[in-house]
Amino acid sequence: MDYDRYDRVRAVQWQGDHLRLLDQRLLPREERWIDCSHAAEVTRAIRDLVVRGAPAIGIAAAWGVVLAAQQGEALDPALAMLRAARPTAVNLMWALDRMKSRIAAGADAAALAVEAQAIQDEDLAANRHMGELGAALIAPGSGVLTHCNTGSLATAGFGTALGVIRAGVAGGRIDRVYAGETRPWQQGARLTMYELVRDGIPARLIADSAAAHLMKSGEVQWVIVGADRIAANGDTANKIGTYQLAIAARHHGVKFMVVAPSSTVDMATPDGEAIEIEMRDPAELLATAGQRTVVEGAEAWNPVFDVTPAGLIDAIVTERGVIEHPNALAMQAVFGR
Ligand SMILES: CSC[C@H]1O[C@H](OP(=O)(O)O)[C@H](O)[C@@H]1O
Repeated sequence: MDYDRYDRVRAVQWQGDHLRLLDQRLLPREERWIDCSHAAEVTRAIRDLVVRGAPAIGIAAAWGVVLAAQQGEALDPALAMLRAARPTAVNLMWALDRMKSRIAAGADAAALAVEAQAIQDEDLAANRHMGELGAALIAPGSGVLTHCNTGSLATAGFGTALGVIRAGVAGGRIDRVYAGETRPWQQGARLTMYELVRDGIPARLIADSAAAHLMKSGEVQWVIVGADRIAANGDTANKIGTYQLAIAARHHGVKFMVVAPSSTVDMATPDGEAIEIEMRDPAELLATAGQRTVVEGAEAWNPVFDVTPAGLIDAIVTERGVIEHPNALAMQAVFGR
């Protein structure tokens, strides 16, 4: 497939002595870049969602460790600080563990940069492979609904769920693309639509609350989402709202696909109950674009991920292959332990 035609955004760019991040808080209004020269700046960028998306925050954190080494900072506190930036996406911990084992083996800043680049390159390759694997599951002429942003902005490039959609459109399997706006941060409205429009892929935005009605209409045959952590039994944590999409999909006979690299699989977490769900500032719900929209004095509850039980998932696609009807045994066969 013509990757240059479909995938041109690179939100995480290593510049040799600093990390350049596309500020996703400002998209699509403005394309502003932020330069980070210290691990603390990368930590802040991850925590404040300058860079977001499970694989992308792992990659950024790996570069944060390189910066700490270049600056002669103590590496253990830098690793701990980066690790604490966000709790749910296991790619962050996975990338830092990879960097930690290189440090333990005596790697200097240059060797750590090689490892960070490998993490980034492997993610892009995994996404392209998953795109082909996932698209092959989709019958020609299908419609799909996706949630949040799982594209180039959320990864090293091409995307996970959005990668499958790119490959499915390019291969003539997907005729209709719908994206949920993904309240409250609006990753779907602001970021997924930005990527799809740049690619020239026709897509329609829906309000999150229109999803079940869309499924009932027969316009979509698959819901395709990414993941932040997949437990050993296949339970999957992803952006808040994913669980209700899976329930509605099962009710309407719409298939449900999770697409994520193996760095998102956490075989040390037995099931979804054990996944920590990030709680964010209620202000994200009470205001839009910095403008208070809810009456003063009102309170809000703002969990930003939920867990979809494995039983509601038809296929988990990783670069290691497709697991249909995931369960603990099937996961173990692919990922061991
Ligand atoms: C392929 S990215 C996975 C994941 O990251 C998103 O969360 P956030 O925007 O809060 O970092 C979302 O859950 C995506 O599905």
